[in-house]
Amino acid sequence: MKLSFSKMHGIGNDFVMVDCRQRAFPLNEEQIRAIADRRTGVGFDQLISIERPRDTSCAFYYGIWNADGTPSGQCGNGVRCVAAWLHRAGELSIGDTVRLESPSGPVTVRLSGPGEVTVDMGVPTLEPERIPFRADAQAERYSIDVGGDVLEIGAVSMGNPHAVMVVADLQAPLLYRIGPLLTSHSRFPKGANSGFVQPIDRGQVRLRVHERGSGWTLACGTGACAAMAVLRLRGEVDEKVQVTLPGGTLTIEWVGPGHTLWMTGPATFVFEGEWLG
Ligand SMILES: N[C@H](CCC[C@H](N)C(=O)O)C(=O)O
Repeated sequence: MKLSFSKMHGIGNDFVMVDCRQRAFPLNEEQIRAIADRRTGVGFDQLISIERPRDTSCAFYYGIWNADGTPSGQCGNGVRCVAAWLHRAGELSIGDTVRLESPSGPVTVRLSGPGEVTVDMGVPTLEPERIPFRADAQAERYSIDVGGDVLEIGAVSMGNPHAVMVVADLQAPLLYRIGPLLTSHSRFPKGANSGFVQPIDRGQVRLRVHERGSGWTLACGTGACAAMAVLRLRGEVDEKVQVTLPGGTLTIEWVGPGHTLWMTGPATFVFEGEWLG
């Protein structure tokens, strides 16, 4: 099959973007996995389709699939790339604000430059998908047994599930073992994106994320939002935070509960291609 696509990335979180404005999404799970292969395919952390909206209050819909072929509800770096892609396709002008429909509902996107996008990511939900919280447990401080270690995590949904652990040293080898275990932990029947965040000061943090369906990535936008929500609820950061991931930095702004959370960062084109698989 021939499939035209754009390769993009948002601070190193890389995407294959597929134009489905005029046709149904053409790929099955096996084909998605084949395109994701970094040796025999194109390689991506997420594949994103751009489609007509189901919700007519939104301009476009975007679908999200991980490298293992599983779907996701939200993708922070991906939605910035959707906005930049729409600009290139002549659908969006610089300075425009537009509502886009994700699998988990609408988000509002502002294109401030050709590769600079701000997104209202909505209100973080502190009761993520099917996490069996005790009634008295606080979502930002939740104890969980991971391979014999009892860890304190925050559990947040940004439209997709996140487990966030606040750490003193982001380089600690233990984190590399915990990441995959937390992602596939039985407390998360649908899996979780596992974030490890090290506060630097009240306006700067460092973050690494082991993603459900894609493994360790260079950046995770919703992971940055989830980390912000947890740290802010714990009173450890101010309203505006620079979140530095291995691939670059995002600005995250959140007043607190009841408010929507804002993310700003770049979106970059890499190449246009044609899949012949
Ligand atoms: N990298 C994405 C998140 C992908 C989430 C996906 N791995 C999931 O299964 O939820 C981001 O920038 O937000």
